[in-house]
Amino acid sequence: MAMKYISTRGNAPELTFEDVLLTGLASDGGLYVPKEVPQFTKEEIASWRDLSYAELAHKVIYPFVEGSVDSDSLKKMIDEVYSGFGHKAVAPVQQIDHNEYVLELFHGPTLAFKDFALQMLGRLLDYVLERRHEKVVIMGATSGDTGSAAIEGTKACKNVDIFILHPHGKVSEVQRRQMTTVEGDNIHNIAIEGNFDQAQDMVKASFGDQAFLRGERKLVAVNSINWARIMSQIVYYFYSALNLGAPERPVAYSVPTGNFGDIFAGYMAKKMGLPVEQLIIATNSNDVLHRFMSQNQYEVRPLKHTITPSMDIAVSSNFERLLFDLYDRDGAALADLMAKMNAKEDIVSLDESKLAKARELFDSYAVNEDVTIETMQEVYNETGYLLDPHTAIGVKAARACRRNPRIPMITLGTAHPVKFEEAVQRAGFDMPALPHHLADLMDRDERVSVLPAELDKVQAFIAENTFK
Ligand SMILES: Cc1ncc(COP(=O)(O)O)c(C=O)c1O
Ligand SMILES: N[C@@H](CCOP(=O)(O)O)C(=O)O
Repeated sequence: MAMKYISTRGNAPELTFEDVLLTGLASDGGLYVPKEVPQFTKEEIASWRDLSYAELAHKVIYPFVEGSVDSDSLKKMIDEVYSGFGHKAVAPVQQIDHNEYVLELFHGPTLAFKDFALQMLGRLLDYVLERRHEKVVIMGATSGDTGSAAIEGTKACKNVDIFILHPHGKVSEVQRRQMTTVEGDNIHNIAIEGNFDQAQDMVKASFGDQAFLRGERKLVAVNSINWARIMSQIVYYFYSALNLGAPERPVAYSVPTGNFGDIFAGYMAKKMGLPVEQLIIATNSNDVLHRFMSQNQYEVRPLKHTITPSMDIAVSSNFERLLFDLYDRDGAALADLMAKMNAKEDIVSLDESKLAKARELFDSYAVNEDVTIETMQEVYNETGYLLDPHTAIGVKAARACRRNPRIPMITLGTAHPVKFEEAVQRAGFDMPALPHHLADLMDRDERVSVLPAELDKVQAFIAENTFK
């Protein structure tokens, strides 16, 4: 049966996967979610224990794309994507203590978890756009990792021009170079004189009004507002849980969180039947979600620039998808709530019963820079294993919030430390070597345009380069 998608704000057309892939934000400003969540029984999940990552990915992803992508084509894409990862297990689990693990999600081409979904997204776009004889414009905002993974995932797509906005001077040098050194006339890097939230706001505003593309091109999202991102990220929860004894044994996850996409994928895995007992929202000092979960006060504060730049996000887009469920999928009620939250003027609180529902599964914890560094040092001294600073935030939060030490606690290892020189050096370690395919990254030529954080200027740049 073809999967249908609905908007969290209840006032946009229902779409198929193919249209959701190409739509980004819903026309009512909401985010698309599956109308019905695919469910797997315990027996079904147990029967997947010996599957390879690619085989498992097919089981988990197919229900979401059914009706838009045929099973054999999906298999081909999945095989191609995950055979290109630098570890045969694709997402290996590394033990760091008794019942405590790091799920390594950095063996893809750009060394962060984004590759899992963005490599797939590039193939899915090619498949759909070839069939429709359409060209699109991709517009994405990055705090460092989405940008390079999106460029790497779509650079070979024939029908795509890609524009990535990153905050000027606020991503690491490796992250910047991973974006700005990729060759291709269809690749455009924009360094905006502002922060990630301004970039994300410009992307969202552009989905709302695409007149700058003169009705000739559709705008496509590579950020996790695009359901295709979340869908592929669900797989590694199943993979790691099965590796550690699920479905007979429950599991818990700690997730370094910014835009709430990765942890939302874990929440989806639970809804689909995986026995996830606890999900920890681990944040840096940009801790709006931690303050909200612990005090029931949603208040957006000015963004802080930290040694975990990828998590320097004040407004977490995907939190809306969780709120939609907490509001029993009442789109109109959610639209009212989002209007208040997005006004960023007052502190917004939820009805305590709704927050209590979230707290049954979620805990939260915020980690400052000093503690991030200490955790990198602590884990290295205990095990000889060097964490990237984002993952260190996850490990610290896991250790602080764990509910049941008998349940395996898995922290998502969201990036490789080689991307974050400042943190690695502050922690007193030598930089690891860049992998072979990036060995000359620091010598490659860069291409980037610096623009003010002004929507009309950014849109004019995109139009000029799309229609030149
Ligand atoms: C290394 C790293 N860790 C954690 C996150 C946060 O993930 P999410 O935005 O899905 O919450 C990001 C960016 O998204 C990231 O790049
Ligand atoms: N941390 C991200 C920010 C964008 O998040 P996304 O998952 O919604 O793309 C980044 O590194 O760019």
